[in-house]
Amino acid sequence: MEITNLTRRFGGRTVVEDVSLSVMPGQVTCLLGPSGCGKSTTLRLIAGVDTPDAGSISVDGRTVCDDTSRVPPESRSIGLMFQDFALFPHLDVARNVAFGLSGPKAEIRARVRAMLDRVGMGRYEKAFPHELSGGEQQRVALARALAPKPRVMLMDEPFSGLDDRLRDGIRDETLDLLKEEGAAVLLVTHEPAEAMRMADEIALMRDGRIVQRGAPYNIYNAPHDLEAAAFFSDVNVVKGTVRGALTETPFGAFLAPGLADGTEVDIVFRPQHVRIDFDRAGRGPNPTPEQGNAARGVVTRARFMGAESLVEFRMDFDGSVLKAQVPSVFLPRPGMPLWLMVRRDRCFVFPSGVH
Ligand SMILES: Nc1ncnc2c1ncn2[C@@H]1O[C@H](COP(=O)(O)OP(=O)(O)OP(=O)(O)O)[C@@H](O)[C@H]1O
Repeated sequence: MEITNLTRRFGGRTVVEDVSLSVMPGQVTCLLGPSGCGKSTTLRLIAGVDTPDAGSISVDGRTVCDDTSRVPPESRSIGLMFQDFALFPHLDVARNVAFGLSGPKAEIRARVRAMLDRVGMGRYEKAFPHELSGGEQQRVALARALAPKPRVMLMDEPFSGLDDRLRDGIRDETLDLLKEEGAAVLLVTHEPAEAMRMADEIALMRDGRIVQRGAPYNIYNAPHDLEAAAFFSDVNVVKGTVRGALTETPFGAFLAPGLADGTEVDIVFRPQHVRIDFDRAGRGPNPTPEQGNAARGVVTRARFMGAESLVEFRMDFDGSVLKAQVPSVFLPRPGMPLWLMVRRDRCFVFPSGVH
């Protein structure tokens, strides 16, 4: 599926702006972003239940929507699985799955049976939706969406109604089935963990625009800006000023290539990339090339989180608060002075206040 420069305005407000995306067969792309950024509107435009002000959409090389033509939703070869796109309550499971299918009766019956077996719901053909659990209903909804062999599958927060333990299993099963069927999948979510688990590619959306696209690993490890970094985890920010393409901080100097002298920058790093070390009569560990200088802070809070501890420090150098996520064998007491070092290859330098 190919989307080019899709734009949608409501009143004077642009809700989707110049969105371009392509999704290949067997690939899952996650449209990820905070509530209200325009994800669902984008999906509705692709599905054909809303019309863009500009832009085009094509499926399998066939234009289904542009300035001059518009194929109706049911002829776009697009499957839908929306959070509020419930099963038909008055139809049993088999009829729900058969709903979008046409052709000889025997073929429809065989396809329904194959899809239900595939999602582990073969025994529930005659059951009605209200007799099923949330997870079971979700499986039937997936079978129904995939039964007509859509070339594209659109999913809007499809797992949000399920409890945590059930969700992980159903996500994995769904992913396996989607890959097997070879549909191009566009999945909307506001949860970074879900996007990282499901996506081959993440398109990060903000204020109607796609701000960054890439594999989950790349988006997480090379975010476009502070906001993109902070969307995936807590982050620490240390302020600095550029002098000669470098910025000096209590953690050592950081490269700031391409930034003019005097530019204010944020040095950004995640709590899991902070190392802590003991205070030895007011002295810390020696600097290393990998971790730079150590800076001293005093523990203000420490929480045991199972495998890790989350420790907050008030830093001696400016009184700011930094967070470290460390193995839970460390659970320091508040008031304890400790030294912090930062994995330099996991730090990002961004001009302050620029998006
Ligand atoms: N038909 C409409 N008329 C006017 N404004 C609309 C319409 N549909 C959506 N909007 C507005 O467009 C913005 C984006 O909505 P959208 O549902 O696409 O966001 P979203 O990223 O999917 O959010 P969420 O994750 O909360 O569903 C919102 O501010 C919403 O109020």
